[in-house]
Amino acid sequence: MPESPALYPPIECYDHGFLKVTDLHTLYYEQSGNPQGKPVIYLHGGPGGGVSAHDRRYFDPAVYRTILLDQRGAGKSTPTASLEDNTTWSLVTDIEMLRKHLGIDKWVVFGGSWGSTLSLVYAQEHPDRVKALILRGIFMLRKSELNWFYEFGGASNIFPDAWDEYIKPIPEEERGDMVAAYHKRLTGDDEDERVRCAKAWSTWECSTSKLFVDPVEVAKATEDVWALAFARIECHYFFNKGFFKTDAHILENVNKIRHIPATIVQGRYDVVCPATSAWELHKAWPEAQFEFTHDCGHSAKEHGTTARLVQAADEYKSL
Ligand SMILES: CNCC(=O)c1nnc(C(C)(C)C)o1
Repeated sequence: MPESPALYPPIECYDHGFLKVTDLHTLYYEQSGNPQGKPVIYLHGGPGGGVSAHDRRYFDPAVYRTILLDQRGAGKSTPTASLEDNTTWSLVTDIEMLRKHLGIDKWVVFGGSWGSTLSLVYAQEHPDRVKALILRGIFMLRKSELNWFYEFGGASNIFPDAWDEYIKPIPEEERGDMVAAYHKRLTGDDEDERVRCAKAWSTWECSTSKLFVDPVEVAKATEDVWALAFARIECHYFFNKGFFKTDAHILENVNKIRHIPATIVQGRYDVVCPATSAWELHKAWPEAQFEFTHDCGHSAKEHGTTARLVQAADEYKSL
């Protein structure tokens, strides 16, 4: 798939570093664009997906001081794929540590899929630190959302071919709870089984993230190191229900952020995080700008969604 014409040109980061946030975890971050610019933090998906140079390109480098962060265990953060002391709440604390480390008072927060989950939770915990929210492919980590994509009877009806590959590593008798079955193997002692299951789990997500299956995305799922981090960390968070006390935690706390300027962008044909979650968030938060991108699935890289995300970032330059 050719890249979107809406993206800003490729750029290098002008700074990068490693922030030790606990005795165990050290996080990779980088800065690009204008060092004196308006800060924006990009929160990647998964969790466990990690950041890439592509992620710098949603933001005008003349205006934004763009910060990318590899969350615990993801990307270049270490220990790679570590699940120890890796929770939604520890990531919120990490984001605040990074903000203070970089001497930032307030910033625009940008996130898609799990990145939208983390962006929403961070904003609800620290509303005074968020200038605006740009959210894509809304994921609130409710049981219904997990069931739709990772258990029988939901997305499996749209991608039955890819689904058959996803269930292959799991014996029939354990297929009643796929997240638990994968969690047992992704955290087990058998390294070969961990890698095999990580690739199957990641291939299922990468095969369904776009309206038109993208072989480049699917190929990413066969990279052992990336697949292990992505699958282990995702499954760890889902098995633990996002570490939320209640299933609808994010919706229950929307009132804490309804005053914050925000744009919600949702692919109409998003099979990974179907439109119903974005629509429920929109109804609970009518002040936020909301748009379906009519020819898109889950990915931020589909042209309609990319263009709307860049437009949102351009709109918030004036804040
Ligand atoms: C709910 N998990 C999906 C997610 O957050 C995500 N982030 N990146 C991806 C792909 C690599 C599949 C595009 O999915």
